[in-house]
Amino acid sequence: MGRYNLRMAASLQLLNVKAVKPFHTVSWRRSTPPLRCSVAPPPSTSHRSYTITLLPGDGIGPEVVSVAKDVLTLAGSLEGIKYDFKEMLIGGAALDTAGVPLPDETLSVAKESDAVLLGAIGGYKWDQNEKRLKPETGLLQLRQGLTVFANLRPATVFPQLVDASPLKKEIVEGVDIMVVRELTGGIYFGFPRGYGVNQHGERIGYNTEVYSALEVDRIAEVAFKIAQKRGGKLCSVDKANVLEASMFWRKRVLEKAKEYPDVELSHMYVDNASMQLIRYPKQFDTIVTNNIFGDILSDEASMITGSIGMLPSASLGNSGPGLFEPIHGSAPDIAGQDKANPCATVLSAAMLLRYGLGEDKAAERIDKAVEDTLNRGFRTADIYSTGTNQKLVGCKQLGEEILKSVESNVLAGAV
Ligand SMILES: NC(=O)c1ccc[n+]([C@@H]2O[C@H](COP(=O)([O-])OP(=O)(O)OC[C@H]3O[C@@H](n4cnc5c(N)ncnc54)[C@H](O)[C@@H]3O)[C@@H](O)[C@H]2O)c1
Ligand SMILES: CC(C)[C@H](C(=O)O)[C@@H](O)C(=O)O
Ligand SMILES: [Mg+2]
Repeated sequence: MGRYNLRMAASLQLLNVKAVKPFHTVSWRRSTPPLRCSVAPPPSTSHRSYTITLLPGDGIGPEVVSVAKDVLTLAGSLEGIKYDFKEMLIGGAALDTAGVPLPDETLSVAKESDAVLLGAIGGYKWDQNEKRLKPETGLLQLRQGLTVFANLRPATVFPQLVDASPLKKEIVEGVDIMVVRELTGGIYFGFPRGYGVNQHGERIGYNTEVYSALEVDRIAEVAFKIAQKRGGKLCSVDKANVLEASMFWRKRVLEKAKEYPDVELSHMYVDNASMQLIRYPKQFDTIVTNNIFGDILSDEASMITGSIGMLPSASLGNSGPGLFEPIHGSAPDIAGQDKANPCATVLSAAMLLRYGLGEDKAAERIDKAVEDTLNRGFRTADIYSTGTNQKLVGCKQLGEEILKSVESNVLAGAV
């Protein structure tokens, strides 16, 4: 049995433990143990070393990754962790240098590493490129190349940020939703796709939403296991009133549900779900959905938490390294201006430690430091409220404050 198998066995054992969390009272950071996919062994020695592939990408990507790297380094060093960072090209940066959005070398280095931390890709400069040469294509190739089919996007409201949301305090307070997005299938990858001419001689563009039984079964399994460890409620979001691919999805989810009688399963059409997320988000615990609905609903859910700059993600597969990235994009409108909120990437680094490396203590140091920084009133513009005692800072300074919190939490013995 390889190192990875040992790791999986351990985590599956954990997942079989019945829910320990009272509904909506414990944050995802402490309560959600999804599958672990790192090839690294569980931490056992006092000095551990990991290879991390850093993919800063485009726009604000390099700004937020730089902050996250420093935080990862400090929190890790306090737990006896060393890193070998390998910075590689992806997206527009790779197109400009290597002529492709995902150079072979980037993928092979990523595959060989223990975990991958990505900033963001894309930008106006490459928007008119043909599909093959779009930055976004590089990201899709990376996700597919790493077979990270389960994308965990936690929308957790920090109590300090209830006023940052455009929604009313009573609606957002205590929201703790885990969106489990299928990441390597569906309309993003389905065939046939392309351009052509229809029977009326009109030019058309088309894509295909397609899911195999294996693809639905494995994402449903991850979602049921996560729901089991959270509030015990799983809502599968689809469009089964119209789409065959969704009807099939629902059938397979219902089949999988038989293995998880302790999880309360519900189904919701995506149009209703997008409305319910705003009307009464606290009704949701764990959501499982396809690639495109998950993309859209997670951006929507981010605004419950105050800003898209707050939402991290972990993309995991059954083997190999996990991919950790904020859910936001390269934000070309604020790139290069030191305005980006680095929290989503910093919290993605915490997910990397927890779910990619099994380094829970170092992960907790980061989570606590972000909370502490918010407690001390520091805010980037996207989460800043005027007429308060909050201190408006840029990306770099927020990063420095997070670093201070990592350090002071140690001095205070808070971890
Ligand atoms: N995973 C990724 O790399 C990813 C995700 C989404 C979009 N994109 C790409 O990013 C580019 C821009 O796309 P978009 O504008 O639709 O989405 P976006 O997420 O980049 O930006 C949407 C809005 O949110 C703001 N924003 C995003 N992240 C922020 C942060 N950390 N702090 C403060 N504000 C933030 C932006 O300023 C912008 O106003 C496109 O090329 C798109 O394809 C990449
Ligand atoms: C850039 C794009 C390919 C990507 C997606 O659609 O998955 C982005 O929107 C995301 O949410 O990570
Ligand atoms: Mg998106």
